Amino acid sequence: MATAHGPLVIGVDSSTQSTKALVVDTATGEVVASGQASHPTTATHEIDPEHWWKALTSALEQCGRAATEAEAISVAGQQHGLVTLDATGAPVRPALQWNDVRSAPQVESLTRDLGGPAAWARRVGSVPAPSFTAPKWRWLTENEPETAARTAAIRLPHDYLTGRLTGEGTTDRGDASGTGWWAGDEAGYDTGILDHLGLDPALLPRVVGRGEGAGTVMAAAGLPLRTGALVAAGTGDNMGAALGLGLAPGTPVLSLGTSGTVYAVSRTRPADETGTVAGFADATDGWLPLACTLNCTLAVDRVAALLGREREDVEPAAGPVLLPFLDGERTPQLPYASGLLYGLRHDTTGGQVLQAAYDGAVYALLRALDLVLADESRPDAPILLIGGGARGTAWRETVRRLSGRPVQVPRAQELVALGAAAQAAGLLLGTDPAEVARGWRTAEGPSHDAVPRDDEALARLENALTGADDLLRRPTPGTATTEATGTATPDTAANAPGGDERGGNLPR
Ligand SMILES: Nc1ncnc2c1ncn2[C@@H]1O[C@H](COP(=O)(O)OP(=O)(O)O)[C@@H](O)[C@H]1O
Ligand SMILES: O=C(CO)[C@@H](O)[C@H](O)COP(=O)(O)O
Repeated sequence: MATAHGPLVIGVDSSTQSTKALVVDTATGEVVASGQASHPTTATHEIDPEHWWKALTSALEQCGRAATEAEAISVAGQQHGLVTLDATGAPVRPALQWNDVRSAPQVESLTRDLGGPAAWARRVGSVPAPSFTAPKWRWLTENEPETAARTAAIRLPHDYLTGRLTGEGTTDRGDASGTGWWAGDEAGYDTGILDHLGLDPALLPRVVGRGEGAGTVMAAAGLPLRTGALVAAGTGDNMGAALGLGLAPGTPVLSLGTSGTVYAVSRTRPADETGTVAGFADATDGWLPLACTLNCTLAVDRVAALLGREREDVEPAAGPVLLPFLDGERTPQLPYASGLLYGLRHDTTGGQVLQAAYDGAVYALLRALDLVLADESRPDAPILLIGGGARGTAWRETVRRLSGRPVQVPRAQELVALGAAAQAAGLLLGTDPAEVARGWRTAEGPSHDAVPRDDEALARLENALTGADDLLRRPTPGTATTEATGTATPDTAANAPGGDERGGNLPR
């Protein structure tokens, strides 16, 4: 272990594919030890939360003595999802993850119940998507009422892990803003929405306030950590990365992981009634307008595997279009969609098809970029490219070509875990965690100049997306999505901007 200049803290990122733990020197931001352990990924997008705990244990063990010397820890995790616990704190069923779209019919009914997309955007900052916790809870009450009845506590993934460290039920404003039942700082949970869902607020965790901690590590946690070490609030992974980058308004981030996300920090609360941009809170006292796709690195890796090609084995694609919606899609909101390949010719090569998959994944994100930045846009600001995909040349070059903007790839690779570490350091030292991260200079890294935007490719993609609209809105017979959601015909009116505004009479 390198010699530390300040107290040590731990930042954790419990994401979809793995858990990463970093032990960080608060004085310099240097990572003195790290560990990583995988989670199983399944077609159903359910997971036993015990896998997260085992992966956390393994990642901390890999950090060795440094983990036991750390004075504070914070856990960031994949957003949304639904973790249901019984009265003893044990899961009553596997957790439903953010990329599970089975609650698409419940999104339609809930959207209608509150008065349509605009009413949701005004009330909780976001139009719900199947990723959100509120429609997932409604799915559970409608489809597994006995499981719902046995539920004594509801948690988000990071709350679950934090709770096992501290023995307390806590969450933070950033992750709470992805539930669909958090009204904003002053109001806390929206009791009208909770009533409508038949959900007792006592089942929900306390939202930790700014500068406050979640508790301390209890001996019973049984991890290689110091008993009594401070535990910070934690947050959702995207809020964690924003914090880890010390992000300022006007600079867009594109994160390439299992999900693709595009976001910026903002001083004003977003309320996008088209549902493209979620009005999340950040991990401090600002906002994090964000658009998220369900199909990013895993989907493109899947296409590469089908083609029998390496990730980087791409060729310029002038013809084919691939919309890689393997898991249904959230941006654009097409939960019943599956992947679509269009424009094949005799001379189309495998490398072109793979490049088309990259193009399709990046295009879906870039379509949302202007909406995310709104009036805080700075067209010359580089896109900060993060997440596992940022290590790949094909990803980086696709983003440059389709955005026409400069791209900067931070040298620091685990920005979610670094953000969590900054949160832990902020709690330990009594300082602003965003300032801590800026002092660590985490956003620095090589810059790549803007190249002319490939408008032809964008037009081909837009043409395929609009032309196939009807097909993409229908469940694909025989796919896992159809089996999970049933064959209900989606009610597109409820999801259209300014759609059904009737019936919005929920109590506040
Ligand atoms: N060198 C690389 N080049 C391109 N992609 C990579 C590389 N290394 C990892 N990845 C991609 O990173 C993804 C994992 O990214 P990560 O941000 O850790 O995901 P998550 O946060 O969803 O668990 C993998 O699906 C893989 O495709
Ligand atoms: O649902 C969202 C954002 O709203 C996703 O970004 C999840 O938070 C999962 O992130 P990764 O595990 O892919 O990083």
